[in-house]
Amino acid sequence: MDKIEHIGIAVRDLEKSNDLYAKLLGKSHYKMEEVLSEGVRTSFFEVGPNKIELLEATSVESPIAGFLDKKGEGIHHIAFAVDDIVAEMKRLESEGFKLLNKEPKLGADNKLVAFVHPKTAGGVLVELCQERK
Ligand SMILES: CC[C@@H](C(=O)O)C(=O)SCCNC(=O)CCNC(=O)[C@H](O)C(C)(C)COP(=O)(O)OP(=O)(O)OC[C@H]1O[C@@H](n2cnc3c(N)ncnc32)[C@H](O)[C@@H]1OP(=O)(O)O
Ligand SMILES: [Co+2]
Repeated sequence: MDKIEHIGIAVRDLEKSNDLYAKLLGKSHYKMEEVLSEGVRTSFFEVGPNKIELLEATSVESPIAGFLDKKGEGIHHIAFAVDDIVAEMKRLESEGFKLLNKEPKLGADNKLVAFVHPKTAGGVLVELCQERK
């Protein structure tokens, strides 16, 4: 795995959180995007070589809605940049990690993504992210 690509943070109200994180980081978000397949609206902030991804649920079935209900707002996942997501998924599976999707899926920011179950990754939901070629 390469660098941390982004840290995903679950929020209840994206506009309010955009204002909060703009004050915290001293800069505005640079883009917003809806990802229908995940039931989320996102916004992105650049922090050096990494990003903060704010995530608001757009449906009750969204993983973010379930997380907010159980845990409230806060860090939801850590995403690592990888060069070859399929190879990395195979490697992690062979190491005993449980992948939450069989194949990479389309995420935000023109990336292919896959998730590792937090129960097999020390209580942390891990996302793999590959730039689409
Ligand atoms: C914007 C697109 C994309 C990107 O491009 O960056 C994204 O980031 S999308 C982000 C949202 N999508 C996802 O999170 C997809 C993967 N997530 C899932 O499949 C599910 O959320 C889950 C991780 C399998 C959990 O779902 P489920 O089993 O239905 O929920 P439970 O509440 O029953 O949780 C079971 C168990 O796991 C613990 N848990 C749940 N979420 C997290 C988390 N984010 N971090 C750490 N632990 C988590 C939860 O507490 C339960 O534990 P116990 O209570 O001890 O059983
Ligand atoms: Co993410």
